Amino acid sequence: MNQLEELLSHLNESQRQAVAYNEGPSLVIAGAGSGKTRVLTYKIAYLLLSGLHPSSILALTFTNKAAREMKERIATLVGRDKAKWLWMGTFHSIFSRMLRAEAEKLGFTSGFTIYDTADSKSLLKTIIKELQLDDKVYKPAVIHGRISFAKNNLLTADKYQSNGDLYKADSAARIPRTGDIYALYASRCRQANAMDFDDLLLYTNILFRDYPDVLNNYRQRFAFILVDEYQDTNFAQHLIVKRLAEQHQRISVVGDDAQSIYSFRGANIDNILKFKNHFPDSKLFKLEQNYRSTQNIVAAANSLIQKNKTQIQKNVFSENAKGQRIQVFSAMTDTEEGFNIANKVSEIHLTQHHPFSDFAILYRTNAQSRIFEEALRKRNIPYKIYGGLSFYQRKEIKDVLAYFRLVINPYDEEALKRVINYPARGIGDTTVGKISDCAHLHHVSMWEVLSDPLQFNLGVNAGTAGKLSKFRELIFSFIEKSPQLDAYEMAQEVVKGAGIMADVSVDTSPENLSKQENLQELVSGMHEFCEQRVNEGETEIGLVSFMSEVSLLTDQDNTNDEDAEKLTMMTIHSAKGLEFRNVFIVGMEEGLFPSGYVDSESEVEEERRLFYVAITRAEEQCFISYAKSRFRNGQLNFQNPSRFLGDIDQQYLDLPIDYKTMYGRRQERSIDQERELFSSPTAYNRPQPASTNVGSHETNKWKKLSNSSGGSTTQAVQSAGGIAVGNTVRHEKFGIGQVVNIENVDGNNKATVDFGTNGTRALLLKYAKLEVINR
Ligand SMILES: Nc1ncnc2c1ncn2[C@@H]1O[C@H](COP(=O)(O)OP(=O)(O)OP(=O)(O)O)[C@@H](O)[C@H]1O
Ligand SMILES: [Mg+2]
Repeated sequence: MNQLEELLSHLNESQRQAVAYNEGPSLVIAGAGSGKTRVLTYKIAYLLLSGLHPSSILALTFTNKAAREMKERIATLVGRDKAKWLWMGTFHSIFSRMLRAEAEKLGFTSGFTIYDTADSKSLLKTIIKELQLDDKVYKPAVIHGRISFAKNNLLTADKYQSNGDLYKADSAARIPRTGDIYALYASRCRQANAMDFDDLLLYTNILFRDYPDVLNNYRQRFAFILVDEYQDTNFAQHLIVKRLAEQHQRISVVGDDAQSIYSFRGANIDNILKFKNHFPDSKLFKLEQNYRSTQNIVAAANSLIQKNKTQIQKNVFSENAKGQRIQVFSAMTDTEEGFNIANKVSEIHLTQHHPFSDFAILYRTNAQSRIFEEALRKRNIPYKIYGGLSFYQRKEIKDVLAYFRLVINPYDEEALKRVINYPARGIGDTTVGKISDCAHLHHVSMWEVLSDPLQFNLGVNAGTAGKLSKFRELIFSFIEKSPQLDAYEMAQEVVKGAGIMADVSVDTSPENLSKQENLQELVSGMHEFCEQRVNEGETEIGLVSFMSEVSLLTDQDNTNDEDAEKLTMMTIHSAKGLEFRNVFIVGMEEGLFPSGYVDSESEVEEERRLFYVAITRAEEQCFISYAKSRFRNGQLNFQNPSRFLGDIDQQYLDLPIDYKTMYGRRQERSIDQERELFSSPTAYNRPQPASTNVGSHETNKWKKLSNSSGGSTTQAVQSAGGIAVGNTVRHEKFGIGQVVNIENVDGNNKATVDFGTNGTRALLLKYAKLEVINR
């Protein structure tokens, strides 16, 4: 067997065909766990073994982590030397590299800063204030979203302002000045020599559009282009790929329409559905066998995704073990949910001897992690969290990074504002305001004003002028040293020279101790960075190369620790493409999952796809859990289990008793029966007293009773049968609610109870069997 045959022998027949077809464009559309990423990985190995040079292969992944893993895998297949030279990474990392090389063409310098979301929002806040707009109407996060959407659709500020439809949409949303904010934001970024995340894609497109020679250069360089998770590319990304590949047509993309979960960020599922329109000669491959999960998990996920109207029909099957049903946990409160999960993890760890690294807890929103952290800590289960507040987002780290940014690019306004008075050196807000106003008046950066305060007639007293000049000299001294020092040496220089270490060492409060540790961690991390790069044969180990990596870390890449023996916690969005032996999907409740913000059918379908992604991460065992009450934004909320639970064929689930009695049977009843039952308090209350006649006669009687026009007498009362207005009560079917009214109707006490998302119900106390849980 030659090398290529040996390689292909690790694949099934459809995968083999997809890997070996490299004569033209190809598209793999297939369900979760069917080996799409494996096909890409093997295709790269195949191309390398066929003689293609690694530096002529461009492979785009969704996260840096995915790129690292793929590179590792390829290294084991064809050798580390070859894998090393591949162009492999996220769109943002690959194209920022390219933009640095070509920055001057676009009016930037190669040391441009990449603004993260916090920088962008801070700048927007300043602009909104400057324009004297109300930041409760012009919310920085909303405006940021609008600008981001525009950029991902390649609408520059000029185009945005002249687009009538956008203006109308903004006016309808009562934010008609969005275009003006966008224009000012774009010019400020330019002045600061900074690009935000979306700019990296926008400017790459502008570069390719305006500089055909540059485009041609890269077209020749990348002889083969591969993209994973193509269903989540946006228009800007799609166009970059199309421009690079349209001449030689050597492109291979893989994706799954059922896993498209980023439309809120402008991802367009049409990119995959209409791939053939852009590459008419493309060949379509389908993979059907799932290698990841048990039969039960695959069948459950299939039955769920069937409920979406818009989807490409796929036949996905598994030949793995049948596996257990998906166990569903019900908890009274979110705290109890945490305990349930921690207990189950412990149980499996002890009885089945799975290491903790085989477990993942997946949730809809980052805020849900806290409850699980507490429960896991109590059980001594080690864990790591992806996303959330990462190491690089901590205050003390961001302060040091702001100095680094200034050293590389002193025009960086957000960095300058952050550290001009940190550590405190007596430069107050008024002075900073003066510098900023002056800079904007003269259309220059704050650094230029700072460099020549006399020319710009800043109007500060001699004392302040002296402090400003000291700060300028400090930054200058770093800039001067920078070319001679590596990133590690520079870090030591800055942390000491700027007085940051001294500032966090003034006392030994736990807070300051933790800051010191973090700073040391950063410095030693930079030491490691330099060593690793040298070992890899890289000569670029300065601050610039360190910062170009750090500024591209995305939420999905951030983990507080890489230790292998830990349970993983992450949002479902971050879990895309990954797999775990045991998966817990938590917070399966209406208002949380699907999120309370969705209302259109297409948004519900996106949330359902997200649930599909979650289930299909599991290899052996999958668990789903919901809580009936939960603290959110400081408020106790009551909610129903998610409607999506009802979308899974029940033969694949192990449902808790309360779900079956309260919600499960509902699926089997018609609307009319349901209505009838709602009118009859007795029908739900079992066991029924022998004397109660649950017939139509009884039901009609109740209808009559509840209808006050029927000549009955109604009298308001504050309490009855041990229950009072304001009490929190539990009902067998409707869950937990609050008593809002009690009245006596023809001698029968009737309570009106607000069951949150389960609605407000009027219940006869003698039948309803309400249990008081809080007076
Ligand atoms: N032919 C095969 N033989 C053995 N294992 C396979 C084969 N194909 C895929 N696998 C394994 O199945 C798992 C799922 O494969 P992979 O991650 O490539 O699927 P995917 O289609 O990319 O999934 P997702 O849609 O979740 O991204 C991996 O562990 C992979 O190694
Ligand atoms: Mg994959």
